[in-house]
Amino acid sequence: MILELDCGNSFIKWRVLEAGRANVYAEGVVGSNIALIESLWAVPNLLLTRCRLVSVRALEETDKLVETLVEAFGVTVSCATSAVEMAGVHNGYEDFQRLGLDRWLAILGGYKLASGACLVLDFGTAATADFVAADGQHLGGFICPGMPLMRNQLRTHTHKIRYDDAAAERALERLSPGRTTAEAVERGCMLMLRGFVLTQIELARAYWGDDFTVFLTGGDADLVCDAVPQARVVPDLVFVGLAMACPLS
Ligand SMILES: Nc1ncnc2c1ncn2[C@@H]1O[C@H](COP(=O)(O)OP(=O)(O)OP(=O)(O)O)[C@@H](O)[C@H]1O
Ligand SMILES: CC(C)(CO)[C@@H](O)C(=O)NCCC(=O)O
Ligand SMILES: [K+]
Repeated sequence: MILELDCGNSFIKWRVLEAGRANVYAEGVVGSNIALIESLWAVPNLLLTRCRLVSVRALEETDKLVETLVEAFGVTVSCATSAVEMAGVHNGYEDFQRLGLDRWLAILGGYKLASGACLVLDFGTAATADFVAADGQHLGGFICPGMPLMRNQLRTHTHKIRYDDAAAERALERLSPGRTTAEAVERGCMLMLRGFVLTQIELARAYWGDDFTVFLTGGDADLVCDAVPQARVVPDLVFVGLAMACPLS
């Protein structure tokens, strides 16, 4: 079995694949290395042979996770690294190593699935947009705070913005002007995200007309998918790219 890990800034997304099979044997989202190991121990008949991983965390933190996995499961771990070019995609950053690896993998996955120009939108801790032209040239992208950061900044930097998770969830059932603090903040942040999305799509249109595919991924993709009916929601887009960047020999 193969363990795949996407280590974001807030959460680790993991899944286990059976060698040679397409279906997912087990999967989850955890908040720490310890929680990851515990979740994996709870998977029935787990027999890991290989592991591939992408991380946007600090090197020391990633190294520690790799060490923990080697100790707990005796697996070989292969980590995705930056590249100037891969699978027909050319990294558009001035310094290719500065482009977040999760973005790079999502771009590789998107370009493969689209077989043409694509706009990749990822909604996690940060919200990101990346543009890949039909010839595989990555034009660059945009980064802004995602839903968790926007809402936490408001909570942290004001005295009177306070509400619980249940109120936050209820608030997003509609998008009319908020009549409670929870509604006003949650809906306001949601509209910021949607505005971000619509602006990216306008830009993609200016470049490519109607000839491009929009991909939505990341834990908060559901928050914006209504705003872009033409988009393909691909929750595992980073994993698609991960398999391309770390093929198992
Ligand atoms: N099962 C889940 N566990 C935790 N968060 C989830 C889950 N499902 C959806 N989410 C949402 O996903 C968001 C986090 O997104 P995601 O996991 O893609 O990114 P991240 O790891 O926090 O950050 P990034 O990958 O951008 O560095 C949270 O705001 C949360 O609302
Ligand atoms: C933008 C995030 C945080 C999104 O997860 C990640 O891709 C990252 O840390 N990127 C490095 C900075 C950059 O991509 O320019
Ligand atoms: K991500």
